[in-house]
Amino acid sequence: MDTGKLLEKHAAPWREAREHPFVRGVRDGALPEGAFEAWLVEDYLFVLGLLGFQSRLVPRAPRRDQALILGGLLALEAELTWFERKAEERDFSLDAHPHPDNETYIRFLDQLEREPYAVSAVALWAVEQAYLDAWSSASPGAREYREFVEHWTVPEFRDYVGSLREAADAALARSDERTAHRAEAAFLSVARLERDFWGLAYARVGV
Ligand SMILES: Cc1ncc(CO)c(N)n1
Repeated sequence: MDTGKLLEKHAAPWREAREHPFVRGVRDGALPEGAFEAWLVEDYLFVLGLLGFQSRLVPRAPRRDQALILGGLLALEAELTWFERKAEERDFSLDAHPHPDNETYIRFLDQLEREPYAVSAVALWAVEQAYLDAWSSASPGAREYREFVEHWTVPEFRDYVGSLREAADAALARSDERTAHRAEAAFLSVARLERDFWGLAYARVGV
């Protein structure tokens, strides 16, 4: 089992994680009023949760993956600052509680702490790959969202996702069958959670 096989075997749910009406709306500009901002608030809160999960992954990672995971953490922290700036520019508040579906996603990440490292490594890669794939498919994006599409498709992010994939593959190569099976289940969960996350854009705007 490797990441290529996961993408191949589960091509349909993986596609659903990126082919969401919200992503199409970012591409063509047809999003209901307030939907993009509502989604940004949820994503800000998700990144906070991801920061927690990823920070606790550092001591569990093999030595050679620690710098990668720490580098990703620094990028997440910078990302939070970026969200805060965008919220100021666009005049909306980030002071909110996560939607229950967002909480479910963060709880899913938190419970991975009880799984072998390989399962967490595959999940972390899938979280970021799904995001990169979706924003890439929205490219170049409608004018009002273009800076976001560009921000989430930069070469540095692509490289980071590629390195996470290598780390996941290396961990899978060292895994027994049971762990590989659990990693596959985690991959599928991420695909579904990512798909559902786009829907949070509509949760607060009443459409
Ligand atoms: C929902 C979601 N998935 C992945 C990422 C990548 O950090 C993000 N910011 N939000």
